[in-house]
Amino acid sequence: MKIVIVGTGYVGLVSGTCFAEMGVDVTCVDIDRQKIENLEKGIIPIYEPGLEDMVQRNIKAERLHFTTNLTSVLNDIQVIFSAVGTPPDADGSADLKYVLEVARTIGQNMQQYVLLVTKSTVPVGTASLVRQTIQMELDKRGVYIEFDIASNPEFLKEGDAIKDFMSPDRVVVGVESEKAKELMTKLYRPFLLNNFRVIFMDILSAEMTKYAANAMLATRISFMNDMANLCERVGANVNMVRKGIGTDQRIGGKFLYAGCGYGGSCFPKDVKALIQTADQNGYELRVLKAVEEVNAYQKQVLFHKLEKQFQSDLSGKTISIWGLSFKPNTDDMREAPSLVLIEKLLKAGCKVRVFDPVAMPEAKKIIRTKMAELIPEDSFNMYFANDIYDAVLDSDALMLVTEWKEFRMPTWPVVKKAMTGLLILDGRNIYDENEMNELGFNYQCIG
Ligand SMILES: NC(=O)c1ccc[n+]([C@@H]2O[C@H](COP(=O)([O-])OP(=O)(O)OC[C@H]3O[C@@H](n4cnc5c(N)ncnc54)[C@H](O)[C@@H]3O)[C@@H](O)[C@H]2O)c1
Ligand SMILES: O=c1ccn([C@@H]2O[C@H](COP(=O)(O)OP(=O)(O)O[C@H]3O[C@H](CO)[C@@H](O)[C@H](O)[C@H]3O)[C@@H](O)[C@H]2O)c(=O)[nH]1
Repeated sequence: MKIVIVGTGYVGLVSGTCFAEMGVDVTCVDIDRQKIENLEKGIIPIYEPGLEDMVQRNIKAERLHFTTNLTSVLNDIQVIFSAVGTPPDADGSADLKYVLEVARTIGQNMQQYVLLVTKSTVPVGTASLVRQTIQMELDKRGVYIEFDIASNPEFLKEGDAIKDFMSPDRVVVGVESEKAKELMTKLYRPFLLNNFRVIFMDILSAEMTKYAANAMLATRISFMNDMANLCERVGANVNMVRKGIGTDQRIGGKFLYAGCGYGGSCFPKDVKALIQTADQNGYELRVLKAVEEVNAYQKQVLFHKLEKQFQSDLSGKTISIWGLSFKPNTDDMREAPSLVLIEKLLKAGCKVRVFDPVAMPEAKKIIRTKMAELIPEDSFNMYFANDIYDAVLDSDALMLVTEWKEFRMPTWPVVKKAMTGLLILDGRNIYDENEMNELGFNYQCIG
């Protein structure tokens, strides 16, 4: 079977490569010429464990191809996946210009039946816009060509993308014709050996399912962060509370980790977009508004702890940060809690020393652009360190913001010797409080 995937970002590249791994002949299309030229050589634009090897293997097997020209491959296939970006508009709603551009190109150039499957996260009702856009282009051409649309939202997580795509808990597919259902069944059949279900439903419900899933997960995190902040005030331990409630099967143990807030390209954007969808439909999503509010507060919690420790006198203090990406195993810096902290520290007059095992180049680019006015050229207030020990040199406090594996068991005596102060703020609750106290640190975590 041959398919086309339009948009070769996290979702498009992972989906395309995984389908190719299962024997499907896949052509990935992107408008970014540089990206496609690199991919043709097997160089991938993102950090995602295991992906580069798999891309190279499937290029070699001639099952994975790349092009910038959608029209050139349009009439050789029946199924097109659209996995282009849906970034937030100024008001938080999803910008559909890339999604509709793909539909337009298809309508303008298709010569035979196609099934257009939207994999991007799109607001409920988008499929009708996609259908109308294709139909309008066909009408302009004065031709009748049958086509179908479907919704197949993606639930993969960055850093675990291949495993999540190959063995998901479920695949959700919204269809409105038997033919579309048959094509999607055929395409996902090889994956079913990995023991999951394809859940077919109507398109509106499929679109809504994606937002509801992310909203529920974000809600769990904000709920636990709220609980953690209360635990601190009453003397309880949120890790114990997490274990205590997570063993109730109705609650479940996943996504209950308190920390310094959720980031990434999905939760913040999708929670905002769902709130907008509700507003546009005359309904207020009060729970989700609170989820956002709690998360904005939580991204600053480590800073508040620092202020409290130094009686708000932070000017001239050297503060180290371990971990910059929004979560481990990715170089993605979008909405990363580290960015909020760095900006607050620089504004308070601190010297900031940071280290991340993978995200340093991406972080440097963003920090130097977004915070340029806070980092004058002749100042030394922002230092991108070479390793974890270099990062803590002469520092008054260390903040652990992203729980990369290499931060889990540092040689603490070396850290202690390098630091001037003893304050360790653990934003992901990965260290043992007793051990840290025995080592002589002033250790504080979340909740
Ligand atoms: N990143 C994730 O973990 C994740 C997971 C699930 C769902 N999603 C959703 O999937 C969608 C894609 O996300 P992403 O992170 O892969 O985005 P991305 O920004 O990494 O990639 C999108 C790609 O689409 C390309 N593109 C834009 N317009 C195009 C066009 N007309 N023709 C061809 N290519 C075009 C861009 O050049 C870019 O390479 C979004 O809706 C996102 O919300 C993302
Ligand atoms: O218990 C937890 C779990 C996660 N996080 C934070 O939540 C954010 C998002 O983490 P994660 O969900 O693992 O990463 P994403 O790659 O953003 O994946 C989410 O967003 C994707 C895009 O929509 C969806 O496909 C995935 O199912 C959904 O988990 C990160 O900042 C994490 O640190 C917590 O604070 N506590």
